[in-house]
Amino acid sequence: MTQHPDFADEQAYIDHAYECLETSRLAAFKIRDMNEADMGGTFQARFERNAFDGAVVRRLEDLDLGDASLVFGRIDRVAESPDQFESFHIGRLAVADEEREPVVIDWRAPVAEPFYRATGRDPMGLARRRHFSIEGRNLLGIEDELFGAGHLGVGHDDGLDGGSGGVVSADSGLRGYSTLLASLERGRTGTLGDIVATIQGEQDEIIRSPQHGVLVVQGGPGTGKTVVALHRAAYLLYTHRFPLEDQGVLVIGPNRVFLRYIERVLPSLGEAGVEQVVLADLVRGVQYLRPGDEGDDSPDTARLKGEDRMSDLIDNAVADRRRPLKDDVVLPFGAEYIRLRAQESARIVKNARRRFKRHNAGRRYVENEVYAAFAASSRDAEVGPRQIKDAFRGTLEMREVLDRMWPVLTPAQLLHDLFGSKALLKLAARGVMSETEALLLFRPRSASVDDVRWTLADVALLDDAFDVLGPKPGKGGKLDEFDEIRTYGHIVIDEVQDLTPMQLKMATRRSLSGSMTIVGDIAQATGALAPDGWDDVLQYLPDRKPPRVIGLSVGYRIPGQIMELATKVMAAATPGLRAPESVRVGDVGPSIVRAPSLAELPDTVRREVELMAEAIPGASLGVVAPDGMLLDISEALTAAGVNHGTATRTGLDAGVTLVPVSVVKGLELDGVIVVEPSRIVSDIEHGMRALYVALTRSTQRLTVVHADDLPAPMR
Ligand SMILES: Nc1ncnc2c1ncn2[C@@H]1O[C@H](COP(=O)(O)OP(=O)(O)OP(=O)(O)O)[C@@H](O)[C@H]1O
Repeated sequence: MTQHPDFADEQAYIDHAYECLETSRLAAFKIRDMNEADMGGTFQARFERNAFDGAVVRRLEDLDLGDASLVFGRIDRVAESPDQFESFHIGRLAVADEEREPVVIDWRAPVAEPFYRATGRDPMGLARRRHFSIEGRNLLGIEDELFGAGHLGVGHDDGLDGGSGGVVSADSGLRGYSTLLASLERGRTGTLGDIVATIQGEQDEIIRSPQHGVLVVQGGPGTGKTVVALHRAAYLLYTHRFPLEDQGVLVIGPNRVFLRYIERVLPSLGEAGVEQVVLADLVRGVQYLRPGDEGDDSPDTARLKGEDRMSDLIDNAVADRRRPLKDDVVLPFGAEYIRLRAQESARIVKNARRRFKRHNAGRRYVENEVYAAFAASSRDAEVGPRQIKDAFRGTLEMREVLDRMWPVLTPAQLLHDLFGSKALLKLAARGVMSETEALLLFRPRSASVDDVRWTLADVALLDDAFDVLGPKPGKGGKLDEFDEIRTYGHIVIDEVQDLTPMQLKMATRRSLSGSMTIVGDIAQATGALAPDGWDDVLQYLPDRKPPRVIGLSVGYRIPGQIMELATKVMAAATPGLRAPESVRVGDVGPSIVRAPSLAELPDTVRREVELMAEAIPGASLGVVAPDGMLLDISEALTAAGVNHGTATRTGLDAGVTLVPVSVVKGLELDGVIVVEPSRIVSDIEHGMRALYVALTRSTQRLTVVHADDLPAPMR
């Protein structure tokens, strides 16, 4: 192949960019090390430090490009006269030379937008777009697209395969096709990487979409929802650094395996300090059971705990803990008796209810009113609330009065008491659910609230309870171990289709101004309360601004033949939805292998693992199986000396990883072996959708191993 005529010039430019970056980094270190004393008060030194944006200095200090390339493209923009161009090199971050002239433009800057968006129909002022195929500093190839008269925005790649068999066609507007394909065909490392060099037009629209309101990104498996949402977070941080960096950005993922899988994306884009969590991380100070452990919720209980009406039940439960006295309370005080009438206690409780939105905040008021009422009953006109407080505060009698009328409660105490008492449950159920339903929530009381191990469905209930109760007023008004709920300027939720209404409300509570990016796929919804459409989800999210729903239609992960099989399963699981079209055809279609018997299934899996490892050496392989079958498969692999990890312990770091089907959503591997589809379908609610998820995890190869008959859509 002949080399591109600009090859040497571009390589020289790239080298120059790296030199400038190095100079800026050295300057950043110098600025960091400058302290007031060193500056010796010179105006120049102080000026230099102030002139540098702190965030930029930090980014430069932390920067570790690894193998990622600094520069990956270039655009030539038509200047005043049509034969004059301004060119800009696009890269991961902005680099300037010593004269402060830009050398590399940050991919997120407005100038860079046409790099991702220009099309033949709308060239956005471009004459040419150039993609570099590059490894670190070494340029390997150049791919040009020319715009303007006589060109349609396609360059070397107009010879794309026509769109057959669910694979996208040449006019679909893919940009930098060779660079894109090269990046898709690279082996996976076990963690998701960034896509700055090859973001596609439909993805860029999402990434640069305005910050306000809730943005829903719907798309089939492998359309880039996760990676796009993370790039959007990086884009928003760049564009609205002030105030977003202080307000914070929160990313919520479905489980820890997934968090580990995505943990590198934002740092590789130079964004540290974004909090990436699972929901349970947001409610601290209690212990959780692992799913499936003894004491975990039954499916019916878990489903009920996810429903919106649980908030009403919790409201009732709090209201039930505010009780006027049954009888007057009389206490000896000096030479007399003082009295709090039951009627008076009812008035105090009623007033406190009216005044305080959050329960615990009302306690001080109730206390003071109780002291005042006792004082008023004294015959001695000199006695005021102060004297009563001094005499009775902290005494058993007074505590009993106050704890009956208005106990201070933590979320854990409230729910521990509620779930441990059939009487309280039945009482709280009024107007909300039947008593029989409420009793699904009953569980034997633990000796102490500190011993309780909470289930994952409890997380959102504890959070809701906190919202009603508020922090516990401690001595001097300090907060308890339950800190106030922290809010964020932007929230990203991945696999949002699996969140229950109660969980969605948790996210809403943390949103400062209603700005969210939520990504998911209704066809992959396997939760107990799987939504039928986005309205079911949006009703629990902030609605200050109208929500926007944007779809992604191109599948980047899965080769066409595998997608074809998966699409049949999808059509059976969620009729009426469209599956994504794959960007590419794979080398080989999926292979389906029947084990001679159930007993021989693990060994058949072992053999298929070995065959796949031979076929794609060095690849990351996953065995996706019903949770209950993993142990047997692991033993078969061990017996044959096949090293392997388990996703829940090792992430996807090992060459061969066993992945329980319950945590496979969102993950990606080069080769996947799906075990016993019929059992995946029967084990899990919405099992057909779970199977669809399992079948859509691989970038290269798929083998299905079964002993039982295959589910109908796969036959
Ligand atoms: N424009 C792109 N250039 C290169 N790779 C891309 C691009 N878009 C997506 N990909 C790759 O496609 C794969 C799938 O992306 P991602 O995991 O974000 O998809 P998803 O829609 O979240 O899938 P799922 O629904 O299965 O969770 C990833 O490896 C991602 O890097």
